[in-house]
Amino acid sequence: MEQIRAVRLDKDLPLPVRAHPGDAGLDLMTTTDVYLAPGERALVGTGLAVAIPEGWVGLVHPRSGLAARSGLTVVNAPGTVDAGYRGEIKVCLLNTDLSQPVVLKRGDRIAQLLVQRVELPVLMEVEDLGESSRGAGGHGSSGGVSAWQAG
Ligand SMILES: O=c1ccn([C@H]2C[C@H](O)[C@@H](COP(=O)(O)OP(=O)(O)OP(=O)(O)O)O2)c(=O)[nH]1
Ligand SMILES: [Mg+2]
Repeated sequence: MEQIRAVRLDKDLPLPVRAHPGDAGLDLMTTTDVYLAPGERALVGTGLAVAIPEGWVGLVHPRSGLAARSGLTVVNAPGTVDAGYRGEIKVCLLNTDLSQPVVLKRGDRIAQLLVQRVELPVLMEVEDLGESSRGAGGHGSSGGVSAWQAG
């Protein structure tokens, strides 16, 4: 897909773009100044609405630089923007740092929107799922990491 219809709800902010050609994410901006105390979260507007077609999905991912530098993340990462959603894309930000606040200015790039194809299968109920080599093993069944053993 080459293009998605987009509306700037905040005409003083530019349309989100990719920082480099070929980047996966379009950088989303905050329309407001944001102050997040240690451990605090907030739902932040981006001033952007898009028309994602059926068979596609928008995914709101954190930005790694902000995550590494200040502990900023997206609570529900990746957030799901459904095909058919026409409202403002909002980002539920969380300051995971327990000692420093996160301070953002209007227009700062806070998260990134990936647009991907998605399959839309329906569930077909059965009584038996059949064999697989993993079976029901999960949650560390294949072996732990050293940090677990140290604890
Ligand atoms: O990070 C996000 C996640 C979702 N949304 C919008 C678009 C999405 O289509 C809608 C609903 O999201 P979701 O299905 O994750 O939330 P819900 O709690 O299940 O709400 P709903 O009952 O409206 O589906 O909210 C955002 O703007 N940002
Ligand atoms: Mg939902």
